[in-house]
Amino acid sequence: MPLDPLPYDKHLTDTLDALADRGWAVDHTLFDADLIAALRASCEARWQAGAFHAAAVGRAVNEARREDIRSDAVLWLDESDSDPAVAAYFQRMDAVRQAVNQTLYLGLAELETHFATYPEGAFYKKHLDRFRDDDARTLTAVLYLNPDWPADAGGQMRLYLDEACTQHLDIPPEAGTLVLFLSDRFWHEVRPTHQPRMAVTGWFRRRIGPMPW
Ligand SMILES: O=C(O)CCC(=O)C(=O)O
Ligand SMILES: [Fe+2]
Repeated sequence: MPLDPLPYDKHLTDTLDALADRGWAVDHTLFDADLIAALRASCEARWQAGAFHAAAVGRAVNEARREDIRSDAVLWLDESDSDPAVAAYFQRMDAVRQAVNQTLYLGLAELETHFATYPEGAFYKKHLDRFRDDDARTLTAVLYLNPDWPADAGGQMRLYLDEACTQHLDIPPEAGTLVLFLSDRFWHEVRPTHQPRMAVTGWFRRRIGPMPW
């Protein structure tokens, strides 16, 4: 698949402005339909091959399977993936990382990412993405792979817009929608889905550790 250069147009500028102003943004233009379809095919093939495992909450010694909290299945990805669609995903996201660093100075260094599949009935209860014992996750980036998501299919991301969670936005997991938000600030959840739902979920991590001087 040819890799188009990142469409660094007015819309990305709007996305960066929104992130700077309010800490979250929803973008519909960074990932074109062909790339989304290829990512979905890759995700589906690996699901059929049984490559996913039940998702956990927490990390390291605090990692646990909690089906009362989340019931999705995940498959971690890395940049050396042989699928050109996955390689293109990492390339696009790296362009986002650089653009965000240039405008917001977040010092994003790397991306950790997985495919996520929510079977019918699955959900992920309200949470923050930053771990108690690891504050490197800085910007969450969720890209949806579901064409023609019906309005009554559930599965929306509910993004709480204030710390007290008095206001929220429900975002349908429609193919090509990319949701970006600051990982330590925005509570969110996945509403129970009434049909299988697929996403590529990524977290940009900042460099942690002593300063080099
Ligand atoms: O798939 C989504 O909409 C969000 C997933 C999520 O919140 C997570 O994996 O931490
Ligand atoms: Fe999350």
